[in-house]
Order: sequence, then C-alpha cells, then structure tokens
Amino acid sequence: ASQTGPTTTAIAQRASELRQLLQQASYAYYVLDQPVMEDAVYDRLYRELQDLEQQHPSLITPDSPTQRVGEQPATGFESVQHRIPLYSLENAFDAEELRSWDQRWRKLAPDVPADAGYVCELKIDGAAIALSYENGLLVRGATRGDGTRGEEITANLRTIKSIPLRLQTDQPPEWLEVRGEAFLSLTRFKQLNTEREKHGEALFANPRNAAAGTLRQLDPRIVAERQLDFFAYSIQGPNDWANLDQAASLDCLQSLGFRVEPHRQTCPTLAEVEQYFSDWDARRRDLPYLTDGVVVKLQSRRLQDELGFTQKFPRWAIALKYPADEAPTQLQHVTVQV
Ligand SMILES: NC(=O)c1cc2c(=O)c3cc(F)ccc3oc2nc1N
Repeated sequence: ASQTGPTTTAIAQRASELRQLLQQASYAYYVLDQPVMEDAVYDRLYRELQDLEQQHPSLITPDSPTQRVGEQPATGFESVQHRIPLYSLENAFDAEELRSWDQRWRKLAPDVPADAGYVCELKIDGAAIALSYENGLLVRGATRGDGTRGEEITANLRTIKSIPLRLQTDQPPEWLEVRGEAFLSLTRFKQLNTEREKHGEALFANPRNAAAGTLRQLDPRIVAERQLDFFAYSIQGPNDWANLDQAASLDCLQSLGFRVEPHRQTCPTLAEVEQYFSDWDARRRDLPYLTDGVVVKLQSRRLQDELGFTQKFPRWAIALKYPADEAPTQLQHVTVQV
C-alpha cells in the first residue's frame, strides 16, 4: 500500500527515541533526583508515545514508560519461590551486641585483619522486595514473604518510578536478582493521611505499614497513586556479577538504574562504624524517609560468601538499631490495614 505518512520504520524509530528520552528523564528525576526535562515537555513526549502505541500496538514494549500502570485488578497474589532466598537481619541494640557479632564471625574467619572493612548503610524502614530481571527486563517482583516464598506483586512494583523496567546496560546478564526496600517518603505519608482524614478513612500508623499495605493492594492504579519509592541494596547474578564487594555492588546498582541510599560509608574498623551510627542518630531525622538503624556489612564479597548464612540470618551483616521513637508518628486514630 502506498505510504501517505512517515514509513513504519520511521514511526518505530520515533517510538524507540521517545522511550529512550522518557527513560533518561525519568531516571534523572526519580533516581538521581536531578531533573533534566521540564514536566510539560515530559508530558508532551509521553502523550506522543502513547498516541504512537495506540495507533501501532506492535510498537509497545514491556519497558515502555506507558506500561507501568496495568489496568486489571488481580484476583489475588500468587505465591512464588524466590530464586535466591531472602534472609532477615539479626538485630544489635547497642555497641556491646555489635562487638559480640564481630567476635562471632571472626571465630569463623580468624585470619581476617582488624581493619576487615565494613560498609554502613542507613536502614530504611519499609518493605523488603525482590526484583527478578531476565536479559535486562523486569520480569517479576515479590514480597519477602517467609524468605523462601513471597507474594508475586510485579504489577504493583512496576508502578514505582525508581524501579527500572529495563536495566541500564547494553550487556545485561541472562538473570539478575535485585533486593531492596520499598518505602513511602514522610511527605507522601503525611499527604496520604491528610487525605484519608478528610474522607474519614482510617489513617496509616507509620510509613512502613503504609508501604506494606499499599503493596498488598490488588489494583495497580491505587498503588501508582500512592507514589511509593525504592532503594536497592543487593545484587546477585551469574559470573562476574556475583563477586562484587559491597560498596562496588551499590555503585553497580546505581549504574544499572536503581536508587541507592546515598549516605552509605565504608568504615575500616568497628570504631568508625560506631562513629557513623552516632553521627546519624541525629542527622537521620532530617531525611525525607524513615530509618530505624544502620545495616553493618562486611565489605568483602569473598568473606561474605565464606561466612554464608545461619538458618535465619547472614553471618556477615547485622542491623544496629536506633531506639524506637517514643512519640508515635500518627497514632491518634484507630488504624487498620486496607
Ligand atoms: N532496610 C534496609 O535498608 C536494608 C535491609 C537489608 C536486609 O534486610 C538484608 C538481608 C540480608 F539477608 C542480607 C543483606 C541485607 O541488607 C540490607 N540492607 C539494607 N540497607
């Protein structure tokens, strides 16, 4: 047939160019927190892509920004088995318990020097999530569940703008597991509760419950409205993706398109770990999200692999907790999970 408008390949090229532009703008805005495009420009390009995809549905790709919010509410979540189990962290409530953790792992690895190298990460108070990528595309997302199996909530996680639908690398591994914390910012938490109060709805008790409750919503449109966020903290994959040290794996996650909590710090000895912990006890209250401790990890991946896991916990990491806040964030009203 004679082509009146631009050729099909030209349209396909435009669609691909729009996806690229929109993904870069979205990464800059949601992951780097450094917008590079006016909202009005973003919206115009987004609508142009939506129109192209409506006219030519074959152009729709799973990583298109138009594919983040699905329509149909699920009838219920499937239970899925994690490719790699998700463990919980052992807790330490003071410096003495931190030191006893240190002694315990050192008994199993006596030849490790005192300045073994620890990485401190602020512990985000949200919901643990597992993301599965295949050939660079997000194929599944799940809650931690019991660590071996979780609830399949891919459609809900696709609505989180700081979760990439495609890894930013032109050589993606055949599979990649990314773990992290889905959370609600304090601002968003307060906005949601203000709205709920206006409509006489039960309030969320705290941002963690709000995030976990949101992820259990069957309708992705509701999840999208809540505007959850995500910090990645671990990466597992085949071959050379599997032996990155802790600090390098966080940098790698950032380069792949994930948000990583920016205040992580490498500490040569436990003294610096304790210093970091007390420095951030005050500073963390200025952050736009809730934290409830510091996760202390051994920097060396070889050592992590050598130490492995107990039934429940990694031997090479511990959560050093801050005392729970006495003043509850929002407990005046009865709250239920919806
Ligand atoms: N909430 C968090 O900010 C956070 C949580 C975990 C974990 O739960 C966790 C669990 C493991 F078995 C191993 C490493 C981990 O690292 C982690 N790192 C973090 N930054």
